[in-house]
Amino acid sequence: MNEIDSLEMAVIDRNAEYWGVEPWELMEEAGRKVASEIESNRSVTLFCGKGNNGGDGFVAARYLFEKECDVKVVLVGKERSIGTDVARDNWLKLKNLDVTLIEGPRKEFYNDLEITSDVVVDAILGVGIKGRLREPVKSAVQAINRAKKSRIVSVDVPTGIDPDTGKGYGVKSDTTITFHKKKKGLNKAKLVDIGIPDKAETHVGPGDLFFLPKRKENSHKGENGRLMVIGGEEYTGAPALSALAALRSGCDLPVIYTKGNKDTISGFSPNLIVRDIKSFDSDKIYKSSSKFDAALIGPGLGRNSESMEEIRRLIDKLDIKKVLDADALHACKKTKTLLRKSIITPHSGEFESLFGKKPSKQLIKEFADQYNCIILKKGKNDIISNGDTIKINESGNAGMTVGGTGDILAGVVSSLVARKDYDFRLTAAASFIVGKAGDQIKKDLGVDGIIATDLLKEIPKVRAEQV
Ligand SMILES: NC(=O)C1=CN([C@@H]2O[C@H](COP(=O)(O)OP(=O)(O)OC[C@H]3O[C@@H](n4cnc5c(N)ncnc54)[C@H](O)[C@@H]3O)[C@@H](O)[C@H]2O)[C@H](O)CC1
Ligand SMILES: [K+]
Repeated sequence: MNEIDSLEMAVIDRNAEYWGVEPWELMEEAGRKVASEIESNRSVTLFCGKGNNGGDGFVAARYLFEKECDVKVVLVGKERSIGTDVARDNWLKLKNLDVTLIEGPRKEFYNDLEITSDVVVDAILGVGIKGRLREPVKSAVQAINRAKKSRIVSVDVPTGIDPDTGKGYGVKSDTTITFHKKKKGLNKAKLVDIGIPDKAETHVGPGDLFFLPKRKENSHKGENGRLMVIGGEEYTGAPALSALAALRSGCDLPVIYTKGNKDTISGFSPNLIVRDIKSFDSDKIYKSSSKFDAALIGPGLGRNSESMEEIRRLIDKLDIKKVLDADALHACKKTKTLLRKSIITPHSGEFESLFGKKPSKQLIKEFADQYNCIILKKGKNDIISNGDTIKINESGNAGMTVGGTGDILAGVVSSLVARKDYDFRLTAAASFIVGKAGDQIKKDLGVDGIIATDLLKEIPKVRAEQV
């Protein structure tokens, strides 16, 4: 079972909510599972923090009260500092029960605290810990570690242990009840299911947008990704759509390189920078590439045999991160080693033509592994794989089969590569963004009559709305 870190947990939580499982349901199950680890009629002191780890503790206290335990809850802070609604709701439920509730905001309270209960529950900090322990949490942890006669049960992560490193001064638990997936640094842990739906991990959701790059506040032009868009020999609109989509996805310097159509393409929009080249395998492209972070090769390329040769040499020699789309994939048909370390975005027909087999989840994963690339196979549901993991994207709708949406998707994928990295989760996030943009348009226009350019303005809104 691979361990996961706090960001991954936050992604799963957000996606669980998106797929219909509310945070309060997860917390209720988390607390119930903790309580079920403790026998009835015992005396239990629960130390609860201000976040959702504390919320789990409040729920556990309620279930322990119902098991006729002698329950005392110590809030390591003040009631008004409880940081989330779902935790506060569970604190308020306790106030209606015959449970001793103590607020302990000051470290002095813990310095001479004698804990005599049979069991101590450590629900102070979980995966939300940031940095070294601050007071009064630190003194509370020391008080718990002095309770030698008590059985110490930690919730999710022993308070003080950083789940991303497994290190830190923390509670010396007898056991840790950890949720959904193991975290680093847990010895004597029991892994319990708290009802997170599989889709929270198998499908792309708004949580995956947590991986997106943040725009640097005081950044200069070009610091938020510089992208070469190479194509446009046959279809002039395609590279324009890709470059505009990259701009709408936060890349601030996409430059189109095309053969013979510079004026036509730059005429589409004042936002476009277009350079003319004599060959796709030209020194001009290689020299310029040192000023770019990534290249999208393929939009509107066509299949001119001389250009196909040039494109093969370009893919082989260009040493920046690459996204290959449309007829750039056709160029790689006979030499699939050219796909190595690239992101490719075929639709089903292009996949079959490239690999000689109809796409399936398993085959997408196998070919991504075999050719060491990331495959985003477009379809009713996009399927994304890096050869190790598969993610499915359900966002999007039938109105998006119109021409040009593939160029838009390639532009968003490429902008994230240019801005951040060649990354499986970012590729999946791009698929989710474009699909959600299409779903937003569908609300306004219905499925008939969506055109690719409609998507552009919706792209930045998806991130703003979903995260
Ligand atoms: N999907 C799940 O597994 C669920 C897990 N749940 C529980 O929620 C916590 C994570 O909750 P979160 O609110 O994000 O963070 P924490 O409660 O762990 O901590 C935040 C809290 O702690 C304070 N804090 C942070 N760092 C420090 C520090 N170094 N010193 C002192 N105080 C610190 C911060 O100010 C906040 O107040 C997870 O572990 C599970 O237990 C949910 O119940 C449901 C889903
Ligand atoms: K804890």
